[in-house]
Amino acid sequence: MSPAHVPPSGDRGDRGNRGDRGGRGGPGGGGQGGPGGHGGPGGRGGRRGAGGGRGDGRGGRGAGRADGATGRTGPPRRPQTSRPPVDDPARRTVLALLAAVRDRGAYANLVLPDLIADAGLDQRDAALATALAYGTSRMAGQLDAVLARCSDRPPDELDGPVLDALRMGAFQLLHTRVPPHAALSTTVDLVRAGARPSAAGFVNAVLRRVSAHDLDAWLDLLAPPGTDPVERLALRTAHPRWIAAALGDSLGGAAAAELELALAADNLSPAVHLAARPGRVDRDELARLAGGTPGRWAPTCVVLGEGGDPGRMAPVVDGRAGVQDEGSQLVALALAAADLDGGPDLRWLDLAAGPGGKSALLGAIAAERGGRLDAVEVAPHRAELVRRATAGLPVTVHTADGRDPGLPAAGFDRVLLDAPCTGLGALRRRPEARWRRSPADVAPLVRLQRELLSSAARLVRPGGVVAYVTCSPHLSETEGVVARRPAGLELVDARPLLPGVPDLGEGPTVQLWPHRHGTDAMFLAVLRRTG
Ligand SMILES: C[S@@+](CC[C@H](N)C(=O)[O-])C[C@H]1O[C@@H](n2cnc3c(N)ncnc32)[C@H](O)[C@@H]1O
Repeated sequence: MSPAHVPPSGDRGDRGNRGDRGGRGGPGGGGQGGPGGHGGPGGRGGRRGAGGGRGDGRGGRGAGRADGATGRTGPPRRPQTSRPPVDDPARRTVLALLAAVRDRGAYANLVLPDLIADAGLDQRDAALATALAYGTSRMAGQLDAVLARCSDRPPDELDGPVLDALRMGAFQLLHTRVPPHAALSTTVDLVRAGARPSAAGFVNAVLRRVSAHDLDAWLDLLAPPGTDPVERLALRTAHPRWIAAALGDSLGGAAAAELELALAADNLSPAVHLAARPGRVDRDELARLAGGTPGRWAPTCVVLGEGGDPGRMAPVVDGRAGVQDEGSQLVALALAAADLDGGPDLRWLDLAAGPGGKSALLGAIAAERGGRLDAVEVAPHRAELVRRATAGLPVTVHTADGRDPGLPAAGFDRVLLDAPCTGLGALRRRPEARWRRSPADVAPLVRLQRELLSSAARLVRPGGVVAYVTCSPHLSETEGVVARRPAGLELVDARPLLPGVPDLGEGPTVQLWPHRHGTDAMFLAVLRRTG
């Protein structure tokens, strides 16, 4: 059993909502089919009693000593097989997860459930592993800033497994109530028993330095009063500065306190939301079946309580409902509710559909109205997820580039463009994502968004509507794209299309926020073709 079990940050594990914007393709709408989940947390046998070691600082060389313990090279002093396994399956699982994220570009929320299952963790250890894995991944940049002050080697020059162990140890020291001696000794023992045993002394020495201050003291040291306020907030909430600045810009110069709330919301795991598909299950019936409660805003939304695996719930398995953030439901419902300027209302289009959460919701509504939906997705495996998510609905899936999908010009009454984007509005779902993205990602995505919007403008008929949606509040991807929209698209006030939802700003576009609405930070612009 782990020596201390104190989940730090309200993580409740990954019970869903990965489906809408990434997930493995379960019944809730699938996802990106990220890297496979078998990194191997190490052997299951060979347990040797509780605690797993002394962690008493033995062998601790100076933190700055540039010997084999710290460097990228240098063979282990003893063969790895001579080390007894450490009985700490939760933390071994965390290290396996961090290695998979670092080495293979894995998504933590997709890989961790398999690692937990492979390790055979009981509920308590699974909760500990989830809290440490997600917390360490989210806080990585902040932890690195502290570690850099405790070692003469910059974090990015350390061996990957050594850095993983240091981050996991530092996270426990600074963000949890795990007793410092346990945080330190468990980490050092795992290093000693792992692929870099010679690094154990170095890790011990660095973590001892980390433990010299609590988090607030470190933050004051790293960003003393007088430091640029965005920089301070970014460090305090563990975000790259450019992301903190982008969210601040989108909040329109709101008070720093609101930016702090927005950033802090990225560090909390979201509640799981289900979408009741109209015509298939009533929202109250779904709430009863799932043991949830009605959502706050969307008439289709059910919020799940703690416990349970939504992917195994009968209404999700049989397609009556899907796992889908309430914000995603709201923007899809807004498109369905927008007024057309005359003409028919039977041919709907989703121009960037994978993994299919919104296609399924729109397909169900179109079916109720006697219409149908075409869904376009460029990535074949994601197109397959759309087919699965929309099975039984009047939806035709096309594996094609939305910029030129080979569909009739002016052939659609309603078009959804839920554009590929940086995903800065869904950082709470992807613990490591904020550290993977870079400002250089924005311009190519904006180019693609504009090209897709031009295509949407060609495909919608005069009098028809386009919903331009992103799961990013970055102004270049939202207002910037809308401001340079193709001629012939007029902006419609989107706010009345989200009845009852407060704090939607000045319009005509809508920006949702986790800290205001409890949804992902979805952006919506509704555009009508005029001629
Ligand atoms: C934000 S996701 C859509 C999420 C989806 N609406 C849902 O609710 O499940 C954007 C999708 O666009 C796809 N995509 C990227 N470039 C595309 C293109 N040129 N044409 C069509 N789809 C594209 C991506 O593969 C991704 O699946």
